[in-house]
Amino acid sequence: MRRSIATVCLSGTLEDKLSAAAAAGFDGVEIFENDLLACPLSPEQVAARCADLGLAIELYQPFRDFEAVPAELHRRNLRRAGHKFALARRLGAGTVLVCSTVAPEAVDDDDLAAGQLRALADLAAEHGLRVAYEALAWGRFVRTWERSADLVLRADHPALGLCLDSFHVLSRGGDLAGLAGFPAEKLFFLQLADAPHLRMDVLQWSRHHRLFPGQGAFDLTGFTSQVLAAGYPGPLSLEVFNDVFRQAPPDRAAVDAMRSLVALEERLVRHGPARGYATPPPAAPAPEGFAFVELAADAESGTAAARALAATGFAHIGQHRSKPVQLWQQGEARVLLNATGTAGAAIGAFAVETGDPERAARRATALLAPALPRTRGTAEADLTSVAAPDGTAVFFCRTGAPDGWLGDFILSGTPGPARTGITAIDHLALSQPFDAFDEATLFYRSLFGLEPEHDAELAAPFGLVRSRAVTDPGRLLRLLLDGTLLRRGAWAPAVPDPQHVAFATDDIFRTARALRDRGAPLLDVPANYYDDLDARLALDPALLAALREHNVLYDRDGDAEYFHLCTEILGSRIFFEIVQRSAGYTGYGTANAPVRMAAHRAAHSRSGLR
Ligand SMILES: O=C(O)c1ccc(O)c(O)c1
Ligand SMILES: [Mg+2]
Repeated sequence: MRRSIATVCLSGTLEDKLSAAAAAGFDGVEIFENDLLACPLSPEQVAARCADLGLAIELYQPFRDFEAVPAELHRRNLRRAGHKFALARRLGAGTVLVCSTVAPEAVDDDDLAAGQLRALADLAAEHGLRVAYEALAWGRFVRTWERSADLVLRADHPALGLCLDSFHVLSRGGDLAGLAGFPAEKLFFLQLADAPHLRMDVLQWSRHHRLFPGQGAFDLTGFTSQVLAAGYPGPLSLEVFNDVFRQAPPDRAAVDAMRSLVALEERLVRHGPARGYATPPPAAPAPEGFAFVELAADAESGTAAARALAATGFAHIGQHRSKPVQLWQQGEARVLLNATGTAGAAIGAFAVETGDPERAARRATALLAPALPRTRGTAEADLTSVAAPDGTAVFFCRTGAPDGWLGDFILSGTPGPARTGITAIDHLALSQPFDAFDEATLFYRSLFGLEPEHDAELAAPFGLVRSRAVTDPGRLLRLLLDGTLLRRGAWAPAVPDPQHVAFATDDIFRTARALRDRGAPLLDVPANYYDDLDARLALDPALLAALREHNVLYDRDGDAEYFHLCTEILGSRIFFEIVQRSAGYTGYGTANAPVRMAAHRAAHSRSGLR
């Protein structure tokens, strides 16, 4: 399949957009009228630039407000169309997109609309062009693909066909069940966009919140496979209007866009008979958990983190052969403490355990994950690492392998028995920069075959926060992504967007007691929180007293329970969480996050650190 992107998806001038699309590997573009109008190049020069870059101009768009108007206006519309058709020819675009009208002069008359569309198609044919007619979800009379298809059939002109746009169909809860009988030769164009479920005006939703496939809630796989099954032969073209992407660096957004198409095509191949797709990426090996998490810390935060690891019952069992990196372990939880971090402490890297790390790395490359230079990684074993959108390095590992990453460490001890009952890393919470949230969802989802769940929005002390987990079906790799709903203001919290590493225990109170005995810097939770728990959940008084005593946060989902407690912030940006899941609890206690954030703020103020 040819892969195309509308210039409206990307930031910059038309030249910037074309270069970015070509660099990301697109075969073609839809040129948006505004981008051309603002461009100093002539249409012929744009065509030449595209040819140099290996980009076909698949579509010129949009032509608006054409059909179903009084005769005098129709004549003026045809004149306007003639100008645009001449322009499309100079560009070498074979197809011009026409949106269903929103004009106040238009009337609800299908015969009139079809007749005028036929006249438009005649004019297009004179220019050697085709017209693709698209139902806008907010069109004056034509809002569904079925009605646009009906007009195309009524007009009955070989130069007039349909443009299907997943957003307009799926935002209205529509489906393509009726597409099967539609003549394939009239399927002119396919535009793809995903979106989150939102309850808002559909035009605003479309103009601000579209996403690349795999980043939102729509079933793009089902939608696209129906269009292909109906015989559509053209390109898969992304058309995403999104406030964040439109101000992101265009090269990066174009890579994000291409990743979405590669991942979509992979799902299409698995969904049905393959037709003309590029070879899909190697399948994702099932994640088996975290091989390690690496904290990058400066001297002060590193000391705080090392002290906290010791107090949490971790044993310092190894030292990297050539780098200032310590290996700490308890149970199957392995933490690397890397003293080369520049400021504060943060999750610098994590490693995903799989049975086939080489395949995982090849998959990441096929999905355009940027490879990191070897020297940035800690390991000397030949580990590939790639950069996640937030800058975190992601490694692919097999801990048990004889030539694996553990061989890079001089071991001075064994982890011994789990001193405080910690068994493994339960999850990592990676706070996302505002601009990286949707990109990160797709990145982690596509690389490891994860699915998003537990989307939440929280009223947190320093602003609204969104939170989303991505996890594999076996729930062995859990990542919690959180970020602000608006770009952060200048009133900054003492602790900006902390990340955390969550360790699993089978006995939260045993672990809590052991941590207290060892002097771990545990976070105090306000009494108000427990009073509210009592009011809401009528917990057994002994349980409530134990939660209160040990500053354990609590969540319940049916019979499933979640117990979690936190350390204070270690240095500047990171804290540890200890969690116990019972009866198959799958969440993250997200509702408790605002209480925890305020408690971190209070602890920070008390400790006199900024
Ligand atoms: O928002 C719009 O106006 C608009 C224009 C062209 C399209 O293809 C589309 O889906 C929306
Ligand atoms: Mg569209």
